[in-house]
Amino acid sequence: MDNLTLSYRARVAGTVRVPGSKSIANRALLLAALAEGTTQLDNMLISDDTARMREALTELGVMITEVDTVGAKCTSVKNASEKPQVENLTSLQVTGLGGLPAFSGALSLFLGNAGTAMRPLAAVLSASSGEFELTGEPRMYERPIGPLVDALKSLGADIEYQQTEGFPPLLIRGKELQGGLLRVDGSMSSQYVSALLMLLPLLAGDTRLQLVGNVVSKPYIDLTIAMMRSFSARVEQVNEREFFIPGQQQYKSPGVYWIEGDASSASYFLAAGAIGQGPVTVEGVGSESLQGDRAFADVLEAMGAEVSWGARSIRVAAGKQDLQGGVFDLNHIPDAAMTIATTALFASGSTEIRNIANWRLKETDRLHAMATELRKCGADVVEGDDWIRITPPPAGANGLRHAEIATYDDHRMAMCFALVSFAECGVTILDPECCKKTYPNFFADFSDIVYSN
Ligand SMILES: O=C(O)C1=C[C@@H](OP(=O)(O)O)[C@@H](O)[C@H](O)C1
Ligand SMILES: C=C(OP(=O)(O)O)C(=O)O
Repeated sequence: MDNLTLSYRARVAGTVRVPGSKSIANRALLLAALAEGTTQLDNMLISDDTARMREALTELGVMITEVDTVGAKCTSVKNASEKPQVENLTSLQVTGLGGLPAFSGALSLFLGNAGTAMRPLAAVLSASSGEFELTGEPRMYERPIGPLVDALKSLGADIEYQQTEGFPPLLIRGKELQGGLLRVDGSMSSQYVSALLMLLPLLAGDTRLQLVGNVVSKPYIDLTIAMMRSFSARVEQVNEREFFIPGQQQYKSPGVYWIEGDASSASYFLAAGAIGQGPVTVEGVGSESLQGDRAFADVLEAMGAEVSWGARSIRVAAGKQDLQGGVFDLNHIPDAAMTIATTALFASGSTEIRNIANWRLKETDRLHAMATELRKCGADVVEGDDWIRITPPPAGANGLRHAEIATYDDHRMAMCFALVSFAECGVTILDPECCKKTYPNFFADFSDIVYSN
């Protein structure tokens, strides 16, 4: 489908269960592959990013099969009485390697534009046996990986840039790495830190990992640590900038691992509840979520929406007054922050989103793309180096105009502009299928909830 026109919807109310988290799914696949024992991953996300990780692991000799989960139990959820009732659950069974991959010969792995596959696999394969070429889509070759490669090289890794210094594609000649004192610059992406953390327990020696620079997207590091612990690894956080990771560990399968609903995917529906009266309830993510993007709901609340929390659900409705703009530092929720940019079209006054420099390093230059497309809708937008300020037209959402939104092969550009359909002008999304990176069924789910008054 080349484009999709979403016509005006005045109101929305209903319930949606969001698919599994991309960040959790790709970590769980990798940890299960490295672990001793077989892991059943319940509520698996089926999307481009998880397909890339799954294919790569399969090529590396990991056995991954779909399992029949009729009657599957959500055993990894803490409170069994709140066990989610899930239909169409996809579960995978991963037979762990019980350590790092040992591959004889050379392998080329295509990782698309999945940062959560490229960065962790670059780390893990540097310490595995075999020769690995890591390739991807053209945009992946513009997304920096230098700080991670520098850190790995400081441990003795043999990694070559095949095209441009500091960027994929990479040629990795795997070799045994010892650990030691390791520094990594986390100012462009937290994924470098997460990638190293997941590798380090498997090295022969202990490692002291120090973070340098203004580390971005910190909740994703907490997520990594929580998940490593679920797979029985020991990680000590010495202070905000230092971790101690003992070597010679082994990940162990937790048996069944439940993949939470995706909190970034939840943001589109929660914002819809705030703009289109609501209430909208999102199931699959709640106060017990491991994902930092659950804090998106706090931003909606600060803008005036009514938010109520369950352990694994969030409900949002419009507040008594209109949504208000404001100034928000959203470094901790870079993905869901994009949804605030389009929510801003429905708020009074200006909304300024700060500390989002790394928007420029993701699926596209998101600061530039966002500013360009919001202007097409009639907003007044100022784009700074690491911030964006959005002011709706003087007549508010009534002053917005219909636009054909270019999506830049960026799933989140497509999904967050769906909210413009709460303005009378409606909206046309070009190449809506790019949402398959993390949420192939997004527009069908969005229409369902929009109709379910
Ligand atoms: O670790 C993760 O799962 C992610 C970390 C974030 O990236 P950065 O750390 O590069 O901001 C986020 O934007 C990405 O979608 C997923
Ligand atoms: C930045 C994102 O993806 P990636 O994991 O490829 O970095 C994203 O999903 O918004």
